[in-house]
Amino acid sequence: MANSSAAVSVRKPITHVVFDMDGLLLDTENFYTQVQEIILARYNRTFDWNLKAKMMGMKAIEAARVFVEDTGISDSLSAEQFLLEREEMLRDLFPSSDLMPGASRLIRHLHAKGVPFGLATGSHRRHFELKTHKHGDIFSLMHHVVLGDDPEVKQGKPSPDIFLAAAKRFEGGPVDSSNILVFEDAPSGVLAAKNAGMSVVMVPDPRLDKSFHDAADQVLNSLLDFNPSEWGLPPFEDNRS
Ligand SMILES: O=P(O)(O)OC[C@H](O)CO
Ligand SMILES: [Mg+2]
Repeated sequence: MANSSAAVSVRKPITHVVFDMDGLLLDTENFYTQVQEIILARYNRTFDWNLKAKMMGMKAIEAARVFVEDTGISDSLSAEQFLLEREEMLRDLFPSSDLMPGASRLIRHLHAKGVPFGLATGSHRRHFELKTHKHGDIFSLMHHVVLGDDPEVKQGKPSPDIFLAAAKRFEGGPVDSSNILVFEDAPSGVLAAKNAGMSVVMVPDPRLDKSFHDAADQVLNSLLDFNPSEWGLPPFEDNRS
């Protein structure tokens, strides 16, 4: 059950961290929303947060299938056609992706303290490169990156595949899941991390229905509110928390 503070007494110590990317480190979820609203408007339909909650965090083709099925447009637009239609718009938007508040501070802090961390994103390689174009300084600090089109990721989130692959690739891995803390924004991502046996801090968009918070171990409004000490990680040395 989600809590504003972590019940550290029953937890194994956190030694490793895995970050989600879209909507957690990078403010890219709004780009997807914008483009999907434009496409649905052509079919006189509107995009809503129930559908958004299902799609976010998934691999592109899996999210595309949900999109055309749930909106009832699959007879007019296949999942593959939908991906082609949105691609040009996304390609123009992704290079302007900004970091979410607190992302740089937390990553630089963990790096400075020698806490190993990696990335597990449903994004495929081409989109990853476009989105992180401006942020090489931050993403180069990741010990490793597992992408949605990685051969080991047979199924996207909420399958645990991507987080189990991330656990394997740390130095001396696999790291025991109970020692890994995941940061996620999406319902499917939180479930994937729990399915992998990991602890999860969720930083959801405020428009997401609060019922999705329940699966996370901790829910924060912003990465700026994260208190490493609650998880046995080295504390920040600035005054922000
Ligand atoms: O949230 P991520 O980083 O797993 O990305 C997944 C999709 O590409 C966007 O929802
Ligand atoms: Mg995400």
